[in-house]
Amino acid sequence: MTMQLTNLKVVTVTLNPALDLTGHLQILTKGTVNQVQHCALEPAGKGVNVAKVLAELGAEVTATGFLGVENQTPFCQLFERSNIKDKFIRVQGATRINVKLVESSSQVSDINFPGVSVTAAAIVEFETMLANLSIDHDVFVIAGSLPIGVTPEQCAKWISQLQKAGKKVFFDSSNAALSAGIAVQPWLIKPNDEELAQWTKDTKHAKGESMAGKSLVEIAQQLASTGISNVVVSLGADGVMWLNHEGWLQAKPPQMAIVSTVGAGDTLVAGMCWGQLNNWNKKQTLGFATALSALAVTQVGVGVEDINEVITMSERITIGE
Ligand SMILES: Nc1ncnc2c1ncn2[C@@H]1O[C@H](COP(=O)(O)OP(=O)(O)O)[C@@H](O)[C@H]1O
Ligand SMILES: O=P(O)(O)OC[C@H]1O[C@](O)(COP(=O)(O)O)[C@@H](O)[C@@H]1O
Repeated sequence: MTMQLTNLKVVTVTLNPALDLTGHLQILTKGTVNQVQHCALEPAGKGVNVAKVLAELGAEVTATGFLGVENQTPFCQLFERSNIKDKFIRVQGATRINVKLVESSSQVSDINFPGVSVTAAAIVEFETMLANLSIDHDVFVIAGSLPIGVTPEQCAKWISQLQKAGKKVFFDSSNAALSAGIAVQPWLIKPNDEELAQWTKDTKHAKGESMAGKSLVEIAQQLASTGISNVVVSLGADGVMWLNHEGWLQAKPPQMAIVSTVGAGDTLVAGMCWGQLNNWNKKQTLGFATALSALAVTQVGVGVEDINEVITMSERITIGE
């Protein structure tokens, strides 16, 4: 754990958390019986993962969203253990279990389930919670997919309200939620290359203009021109590209021994957020966040195993414009 250099307070929002069931097996063969060699079941979901990493770095973290009452114990234990303030709205039913099958080649197959059903009453409760948290918190990380009952437009409205209240919103989602969120200009977005390509396809349909053949750089530039202050594109083993008012910065990690890539994106978001909470400059933030996420692929689940390792890894990240 390290010391945070500002007193900025962060909230992570996980509208659709998950228990991640990770199974390691030699090769996954569709349509046959596959034997898992070892497995782990961990409380997760994008915002929960970001909260865990931030808390382990030393941030004061509050987590909210919707949590099923039937299987909440592992989440409650995590919040207790990691000193994360639990402001989740409880809903009927069980939080989804997402299955991650990791082959010995390190290829991961993700099977992500839809999640709990959120009622209109729970949404009202959540909106009250968000309004209360926005009184004395500065940075909001909204991450992950939407559960049944929450629309992309509602999610976009929450981003918009927080931004209007002067909060910095980090937004990491996909598909329709990403498109709706992009339209209201969060302070930072972190699509991966696939999500960005998908957004490109969606906007082509929505606006009737062709983005076909555009490079990731051009697409990111177009996003920045709509008023998104920070466009961070994650590129797996190829690292990260970050566009803001200072221009482009790119980071490339060294080759890592991969155990599981699940959670690497969330760890990158946490690292970017930690840079903001410490008021670091762009290079320091990107170097640290890339190192943190590169180390995340060497473990199952997220978390900061050794801060000294992160600092040493930061020195091995190649940064360029
Ligand atoms: N194989 C890898 N080797 C080193 N770093 C990696 C690897 N895969 C991911 N990372 C790091 O984690 C970040 C997020 O991973 P990525 O797969 O792009 O995101 P997502 O999980 O959202 O799809 C990357 O930008 C990179 O810094
Ligand atoms: O909310 P979504 O988009 O369904 O994704 C949820 C899944 O993503 C994760 O948060 C991991 O995300 P990343 O690999 O992108 O960091 C898992 O813990 C979880 O099962």
